[in-house]
Amino acid sequence: MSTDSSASGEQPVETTDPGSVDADGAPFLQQPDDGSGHLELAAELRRLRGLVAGSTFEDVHDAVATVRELSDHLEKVGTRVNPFTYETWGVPEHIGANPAIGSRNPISPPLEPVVFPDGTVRVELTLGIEYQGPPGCVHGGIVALLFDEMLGLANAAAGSVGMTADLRVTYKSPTPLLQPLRIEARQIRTEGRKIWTEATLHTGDTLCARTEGLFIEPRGIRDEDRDKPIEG
Ligand SMILES: CCCCCCCCCC(=O)SCCNC(=O)CCNC(=O)[C@H](O)C(C)(C)COP(=O)(O)OP(=O)(O)OC[C@H]1O[C@@H](n2cnc3c(N)ncnc32)[C@H](O)[C@@H]1OP(=O)(O)O
Repeated sequence: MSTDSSASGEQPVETTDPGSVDADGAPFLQQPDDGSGHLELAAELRRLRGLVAGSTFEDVHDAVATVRELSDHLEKVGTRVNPFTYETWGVPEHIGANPAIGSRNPISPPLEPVVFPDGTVRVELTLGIEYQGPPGCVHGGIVALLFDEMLGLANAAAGSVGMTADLRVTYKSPTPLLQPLRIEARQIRTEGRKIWTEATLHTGDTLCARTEGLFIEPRGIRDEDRDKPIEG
C-alpha cells in the first residue's frame, strides 16, 4: 500500500499499489509486464493523477509544459490500439485499457484479483482522493464501476461471459477513502443465457455496499470464448 503523503504530510494521496496487497487465493487474470516500461509509466501517471486531483498549487505552468512534452513524445513513439480489432477478448491490449482493472490505464486503481476454490473473486484496495464523491468518501459511481467489473470477473471465474443487463447497487454505509477496502464477488446461478452474480464491498467488518447483477451471454458466442471475459 502507498505510504506517500500529501503536502500537509498527514494524508496519503495515492491509491493502493495493489502489488503489495496480501491476499490468499490464486491470482486471477494476471496482466503480463512486457518489459517495455508501459506498466511503470501507468503507475507513475496514477501517482501524478492523485497529486493533481488532491493538491493545490501556486503556479504549475512549468508542469504543464513538461506534461505536454511527454504527451507529444508518447504520441510519436506509441502505436495506437484500435478498440474494434482485438484478436479476441482478454488479450493484454484489451484488459490493459480497462478503467477498473487495466494495468496500462492510469484511470484504473488497478484491481489485482484473486480467486478462491468456490469461485469467489476478491480484491483488496485503497482509493485516494481522485476517487472522491462526498468529502472523505468514494464516489458512488466508482463503487458501481468496481462492482460491475468484479461481477464480470466472477463470471469469468465461473467460465461464463455476459453483458451487464441490470446492475443494482445498495449503498449501506459511506465507502471511506484512504482505508483498506475488500470486494468479493461470486456467480450465483445461470439459466440459459442469463447469469446472476452478486458482490459486497466492506471496510473492515462494515458493509459499505452490495450489488446484484443480471448478465446476458451474447448470442452465438463461440465455445472457445466461453471462459474469456467480455467487456462493453
Ligand atoms: C477482465 C474483465 C472481465 C469482464 C468484466 C466486464 C465488466 C463490464 C461489463 C460491461 O460493462 S457490459 C457493458 C454494459 N452493458 C451493455 O452495454 C449491454 C447493452 N444491452 C445489450 O447489449 C442487450 O440488451 C443484451 C445483450 C443485454 C440483451 O440483449 P439480447 O437481445 O441478447 O437479449 P434478449 O432480448 O434475447 O433477452 C434474453 C433474456 O434476457 C432478458 N433480459 C434482457 N435484458 C434484460 C434486462 N435489462 N433486465 C431483465 N431481463 C433482461 C430477456 O427478458 C430474456 O429473458 P427470457 O430468455 O427469459 O425471455
